[in-house]
Amino acid sequence: MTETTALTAELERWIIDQVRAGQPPEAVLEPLLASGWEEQVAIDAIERVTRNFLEAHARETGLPLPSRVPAPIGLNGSSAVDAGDREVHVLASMRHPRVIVFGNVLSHEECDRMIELARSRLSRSATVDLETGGDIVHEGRTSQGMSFERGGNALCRRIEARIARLLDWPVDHGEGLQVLRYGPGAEYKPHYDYFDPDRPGAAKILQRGGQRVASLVMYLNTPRSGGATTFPEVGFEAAAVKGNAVFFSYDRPHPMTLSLHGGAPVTEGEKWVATKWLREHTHG
Ligand SMILES: O=C(O)CCC(=O)C(=O)O
Ligand SMILES: [Fe+2]
Repeated sequence: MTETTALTAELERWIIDQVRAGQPPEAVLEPLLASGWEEQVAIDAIERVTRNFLEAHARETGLPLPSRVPAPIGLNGSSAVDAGDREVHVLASMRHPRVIVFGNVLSHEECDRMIELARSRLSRSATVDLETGGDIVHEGRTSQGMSFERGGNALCRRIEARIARLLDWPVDHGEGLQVLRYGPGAEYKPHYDYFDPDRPGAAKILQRGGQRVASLVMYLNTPRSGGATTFPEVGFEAAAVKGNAVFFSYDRPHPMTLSLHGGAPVTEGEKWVATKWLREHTHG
């Protein structure tokens, strides 16, 4: 028994080969279980080998090291997730980039109320200026927006608690909700949500909560036409449907995450979203 369940150099190489070939975790785990490994011991061994390999690879290639990210569901699991006060549906899921489309995240009443609370406080959307760490108006972003303080009102608190449960990521690791309104023709050109660590203003932003590691874009209405959230590098788009949300994570601030995404132009009607960004650490 001890012989079959030892983590030999040969077994380590085999695990790494599987990971490099893009095998799903189950395909790596199964043969270990079949040869007598206890499940948790095998999972820990695979995780350790994979992490060591990725870290060594990152160091050699000068890539940023991967961070832990919210991982709300596995692949081919249940189509429903218990988010505490609500059952959220899993509608679609992609491994790389890691994208999950959720249904039933917000009730229609919550969507309407969110819009109502945000409407009078909108201004032309700004983006974080990585030169200075302040805010700037960006031409690729023709929406209007506003941000709530985290926990700033009862509705935000309720939604934030639900998101924390859904994503298994602490409330205090999240930024306040940001609401955007796109009128006809408005869009948000493809961009990354993480902060480019090489830009001069980044250090100041990263001091408070570390990197962004995931985003949850919740649709507060259904535009009559257009307004999908697109991932142009992989030709994927999530339709904007009231109450649904698209989640995506990026384990390092690097294009290799394929997390480039945008809000496609609204071709008819308007589009409202609320975005939650998740940080590595406490965003105090
Ligand atoms: O409006 C969308 O679909 C995307 C919004 C977005 O990318 C963001 O808020 O960072
Ligand atoms: Fe974004």
